[in-house]
Amino acid sequence: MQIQASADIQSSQHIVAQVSNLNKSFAGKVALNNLNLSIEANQVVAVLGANGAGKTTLINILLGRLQADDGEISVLGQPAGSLIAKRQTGAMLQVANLPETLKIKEHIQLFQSYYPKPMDYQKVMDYAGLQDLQQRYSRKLSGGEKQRLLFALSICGNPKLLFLDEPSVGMDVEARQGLWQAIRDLKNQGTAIVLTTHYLQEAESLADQIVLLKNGEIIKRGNNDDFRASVSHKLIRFASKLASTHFANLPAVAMVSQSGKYISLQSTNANQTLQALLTLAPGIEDLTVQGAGLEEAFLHLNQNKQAVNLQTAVGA
Ligand SMILES: Nc1ncnc2c1ncn2[C@@H]1O[C@H](COP(=O)(O)OP(=O)(O)OP(=O)(O)O)[C@@H](O)[C@H]1O
Repeated sequence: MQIQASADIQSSQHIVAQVSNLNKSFAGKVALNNLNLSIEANQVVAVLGANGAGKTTLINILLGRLQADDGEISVLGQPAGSLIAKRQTGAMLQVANLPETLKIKEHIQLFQSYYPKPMDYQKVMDYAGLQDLQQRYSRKLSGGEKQRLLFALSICGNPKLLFLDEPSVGMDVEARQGLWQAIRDLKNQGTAIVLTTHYLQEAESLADQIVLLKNGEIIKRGNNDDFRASVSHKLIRFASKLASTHFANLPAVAMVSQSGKYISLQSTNANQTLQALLTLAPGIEDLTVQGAGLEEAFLHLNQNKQAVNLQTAVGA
């Protein structure tokens, strides 16, 4: 994601929304600190971060639901929250109350009526996987079905800019795959999508650009490969009858964790670790070695407490 100066933004066809030098505090506690971000058409931007990092605050400011303390904000060339911006924006938020007396079909048709150029009804149904539930009252929906309805409502207006705040929470595997396909299709048709998720495989699978927030600041931005490259560790996994503590002192092992009979070692030098491992425990099974993924990069960059705890526990 490129930070661009104002003159560039005016001339760019691709910038859909942008914030510059954005600050927001709540009662003196900083939620966003001098944030700069451009959101482009045909892209999924994943905004990641631990609880309280500032993701929802950023989305709420871009939607005009919250006032920034200072900074410049442009959404579709308009102030955030303006009618013109709202008509071209869709949002699926974590907190949403729906009238329970309406059927799914009625919800969709009502939302379509709010927009000048709504998305075709059948297309909304297909994207959200709601064909079989059109006559169902929203009060009778399961958690995952309600998520699908909220997704449907977020795309009713044919948005140029779509915010998805943890969209797949509660969805089963099939519904999640359907959601991911819909997100890819919308992106390919030009929609700019801002996605927040704690499910890193979702970001890994969908995002063109990833922005990692910590304490309201962007501590890293780039694509999947950029994030993976920030961790030089390799992951060594195997099954063993020995407890994880036996492996903590192998050379180049930075972290050890255990799940049932499976042990995972993060190694800064896989060759060294493997040689010592095979000498120490020749009876290990199901050995795999792989590069670090987005999850390891996230933990590494965030100095995640869980990772520190694991390391401490094993080293103790
Ligand atoms: N209305 C509010 N009043 C006071 N503090 C707030 C308010 N909204 C957010 N905060 C604080 O601002 C910081 C950022 O919160 P935010 O909800 O943006 O984080 P988040 O990254 O979305 O977290 P999560 O992953 O838990 O949803 C947190 O410290 C939070 O406690």
